[in-house]
Order: sequence, then structure tokens, then C-alpha cells
Amino acid sequence: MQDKPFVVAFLGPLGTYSHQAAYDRFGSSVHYRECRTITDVFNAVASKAAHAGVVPQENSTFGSVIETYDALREQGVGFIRGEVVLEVQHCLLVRRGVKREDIQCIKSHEQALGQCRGFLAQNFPSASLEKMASTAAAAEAVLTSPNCAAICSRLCATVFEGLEILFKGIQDRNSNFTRFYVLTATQDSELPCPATTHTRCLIRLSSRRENVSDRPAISQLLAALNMHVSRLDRRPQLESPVPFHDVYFAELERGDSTSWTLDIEHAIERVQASGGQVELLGIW
Ligand SMILES: O=C(O)C(=O)Cc1ccccc1
Repeated sequence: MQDKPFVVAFLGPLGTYSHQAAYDRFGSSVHYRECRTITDVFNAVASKAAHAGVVPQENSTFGSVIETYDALREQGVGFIRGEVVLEVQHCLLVRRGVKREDIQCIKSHEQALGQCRGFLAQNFPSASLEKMASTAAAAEAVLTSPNCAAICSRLCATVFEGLEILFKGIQDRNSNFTRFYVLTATQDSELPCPATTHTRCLIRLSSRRENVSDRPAISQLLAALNMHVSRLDRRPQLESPVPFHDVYFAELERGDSTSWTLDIEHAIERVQASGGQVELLGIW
């Protein structure tokens, strides 16, 4: 009898950058599960409908992927086990035969629209911009919207028959990379070829005390952490009774320490002792 296949969830449909990143990490020996949104990828992993998931986390031109951080704000959405960095070269795709002057609307994921803002302002100043769940979802929608174009990868011209490439390399910065997180349900869930040495981790930080006067500032929490922070993100904490009480996401990078996991545990204890709330969200 055959073992159950390892299932990897990603933001679909086929042809997204997330699909390419997932394939770069897991190759052809796993089953892939397309999800409609990034939140659905988290849900597929948390509910064990998929063994692993791949979600976009940040882009070198446009910055953080907000939907990913909003998912990471919730409890029990998964544990980050790895990262994939993908070079992203966007194309403008139309239904075959559609001319540049026919285009009235441009569809894509908000990240792709943001990464091509200059190109769009210069070449399509009066086109309306429409946010879609993913770049490939935009490509698929263009099949039935002749006056629209999609920003997506050139792969979509192969995936969706009837589309053609009008422009290539339309991102505002030639050097354009997106980083993806690989997640599983828990820290010790099964994962093909897991990393043997860990060099990064992600923690979620917030102050515990709701009382405004007593609340430790982020600077105090980071001082208590006393670790090498390589990246810091911030989102509103929705359950807080006070406004502008944020939750922070800090990526920590290993120095030359030989006891990295122990260092993290001690750092978490220090933050808790200084009035902070901390959750380890990933180690890879
Ligand atoms: O929509 C996609 O293809 C995604 O994977 C999200 C995204 C969009 C633009 C750049 C990188 C990732």
C-alpha cells in the first residue's frame, strides 16, 4: 500500500509566484493544493488539510505582505519552517489580439500592482486598477474580460490558453525579489528535507498590560529581548481595548552562538519578565 502523499497548499491558481516558490521548495514528488487566498493557505495548514503551505511574506520593492502578517496575528495558524526567495519579473498579459489602446483596466494582486506602479502611471495613466486574489487569478479573469490586462508571470501565458504577452519585465525595479515562508501546523510536523541548522526565527511581540501608563514600549521589549533583530513589522492588535496598541513581528538572526534555541528561550523569558507577551512563530 502507498503512503499518503505529502500535500502542499499555495495561493492559486496554477501560475502564481507562490506556485513557483512552492515548486522550487518541494518539486514534483508532492501533491499541490490550490487555495483562493493567503488566509486559506494558513487555514489549510492549521486544519491539516495540507501538510505544509507556502505564503508570500515580503517583496524587495513593495515591502510586507499584509495578509500574511494579519494571519500571523492569530493564534495557532502554523509554524514557519523555511523560506524561499524568488526573483519576480512581471509581464502584462492580454487576450490574444487585444491591443495596448484597447486596455481600460489592469488586474492583479496588490503586490504586483504596487511593484509596477511607475510602469502603470507612465503607460496606462487612465486605466482602472483592480486588486485580485492573485496574479494568476487576474490572468484567468482576463480570458473573459477583453478590455482588461493582467500583471502576472510569463508562465500564465502557457497555463491559460488564449492569453499573450504584451510587455515583459514591467516591474519598476529590475532587481525584484519576493520572499516566501514555508509553514507547517506545528514545530515538529513532518517536512521533507528539513533544515539541519537553524539560523533565523520569527517571534510575535506585544505588551501584556492594557493600562496605557503601565504598558512597556516596544523599545523596552526589544531591549529585554537583546537579540539581533533583522526585520521588524507591525500590525494593529485588534482585540486590544485601547487604540494603537500594536503587535510586532521580529525576525531574529543567529550570530555565532552555539546554543541558538536556548538563546531564544532565554530571550523570550526576559521579554515576558518585562511585561511583554511573546510567541515563537517559526524557526528555520
Ligand atoms: O499572486 C501571486 O502570484 C502571488 O504569489 C502573490 C505575489 C504577488 C506578486 C509578487 C509576489 C507574490
